[in-house]
Amino acid sequence: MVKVQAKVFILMGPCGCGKSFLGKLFSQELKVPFIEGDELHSESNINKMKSKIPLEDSDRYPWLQAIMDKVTKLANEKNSPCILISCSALKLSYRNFLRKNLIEHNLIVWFIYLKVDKQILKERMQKRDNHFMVVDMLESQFKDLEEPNNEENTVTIEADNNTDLVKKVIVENMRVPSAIY
Ligand SMILES: Nc1ncnc2c1ncn2[C@@H]1O[C@H](COP(=O)(O)OP(=O)(O)OP(=O)(O)O)[C@@H](O)[C@H]1O
Ligand SMILES: O=C(O)[C@H](O)[C@@H](O)[C@H](O)[C@H](O)CO
Repeated sequence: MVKVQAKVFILMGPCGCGKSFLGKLFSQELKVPFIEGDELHSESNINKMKSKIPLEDSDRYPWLQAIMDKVTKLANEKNSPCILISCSALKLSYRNFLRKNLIEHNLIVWFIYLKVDKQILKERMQKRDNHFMVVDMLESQFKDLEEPNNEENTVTIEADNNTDLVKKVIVENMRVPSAIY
């Protein structure tokens, strides 16, 4: 159980949508901790993705648990009112797993779905050097993606040209009980 009721903002969506880029940027700008979800994948998950084999539920649940463990540890250590996380959270069941567990730990969770057109993602990924996730994996990400629809504390943002709104959602909800978009 976390002592201070922190807000956890999960930047979600398929590969290339900007989870890491925006997470790092806002972590610096807002001076709040950021957890890079990709750093918590097991070596076997990374090797699978490198080999162009999409992850399955059995690969992702231990990873979601690792993210959970990290965020609860950080919330206790840092006493921060806000923590940012990058995590694809492609399926509703993954988001519900995170929701249930984070709430049980006295944390308030927000999902921000960074919705980006597939063609733009393709172009971004083609430009990206030295990343384990290659463009061929994009289709499988979309196959697994269940876009949020009417989920609690969840916002969808057309993120390719609307990054200010992503920041606004975080800033406005960092300390207040709730806001409506
Ligand atoms: N809003 C944006 N406008 C323009 N370029 C962006 C934007 N967001 C991210 N990018 C660029 O797109 C690329 C992919 O972004 P990023 O690595 O953050 O995606 P990601 O969702 O974390 O993907 P992955 O999970 O595959 O690591 C990066 O090169 C980044 O600089
Ligand atoms: O759920 C998944 O399939 C993974 O988390 C991926 O989304 C990658 O980690 C990420 O996008 C790397 O590029």
